[in-house]
Amino acid sequence: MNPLEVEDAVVEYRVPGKPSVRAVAGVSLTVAAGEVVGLVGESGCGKSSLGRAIVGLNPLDSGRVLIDGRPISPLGRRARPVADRAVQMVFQDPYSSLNPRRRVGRQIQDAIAGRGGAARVAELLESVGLPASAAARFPHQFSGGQRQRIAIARALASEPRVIVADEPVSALDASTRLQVAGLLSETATAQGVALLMISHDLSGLRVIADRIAVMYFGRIVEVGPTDAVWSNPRHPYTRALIGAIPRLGRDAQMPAEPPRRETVVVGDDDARLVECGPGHVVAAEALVAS
Ligand SMILES: Nc1ncnc2c1ncn2[C@@H]1O[C@H](COP(=O)(O)OP(=O)(O)OP(=O)(O)O)[C@@H](O)[C@H]1O
Repeated sequence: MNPLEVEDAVVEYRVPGKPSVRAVAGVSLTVAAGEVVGLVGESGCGKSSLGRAIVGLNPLDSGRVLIDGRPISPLGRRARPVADRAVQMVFQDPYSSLNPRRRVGRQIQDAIAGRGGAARVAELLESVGLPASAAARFPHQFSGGQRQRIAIARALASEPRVIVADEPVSALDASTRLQVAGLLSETATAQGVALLMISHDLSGLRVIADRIAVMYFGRIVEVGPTDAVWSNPRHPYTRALIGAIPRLGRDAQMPAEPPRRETVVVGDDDARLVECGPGHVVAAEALVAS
């Protein structure tokens, strides 16, 4: 049994007076203990909706999310006290997810599974590269990267089985990004936590993920070991994503390739037109809609 098993998950948003949006259109995915799976895809493809459904923040319209074999209830309420500790989310903006008026140590203490005093808080802070003295300070007294380390320490405090990290480093400056992403993935691996890392940045995920799942219009169109997906992408959309990553060095001085258009099959009854060129991928109109 894997700590995280998602079976045919569907998430829809209903806005009065508008057609409903099927943000997650039947996704199945597993993450093993100590495994890092990168979920990649362009803005609006449904990554956050899936991540929020996994932690119980979005109700599922159908399908199941199992944390250590226990289903998260679609309404999220009755299963929450159990699920809350076993699955944690790290958000893009640590400033908004931390309480600005509460000392860092207290916030970590609140999240600790079972009994844990100052020594456990210090251990957690040290595990994310911060001194024990950080416990006495407030979130605004830290840099963005340090705040994200605090958010990671707080997520680890409940000894979760699963962590969903939604763009956890994209708000950080480039020099800190890799450090914090590396810290998160190394800690998860060392502690046997299943980590689902959501990002639009495939090249960043390449460095830390064991497997990559590519999401497109609410579906996972390709999943496989990172090296295989990177070096031998099977799905045209994955190829478009990789092709859009700007290359450094000699290639950077070469004239830009003109954008090209490709048809990408999303499901049995759906295909889209994608425009891709160096540095961008744009999904265009539905060609065949059900
Ligand atoms: N609360 C909501 N109400 C209505 N529609 C929503 C809501 N949240 C998301 N959506 C829509 O669902 C789709 C998927 O959004 P989602 O935020 O999950 O994508 P994403 O891949 O995480 O994008 P990003 O990388 O920009 O965060 C989009 O079409 C979005 O507009």
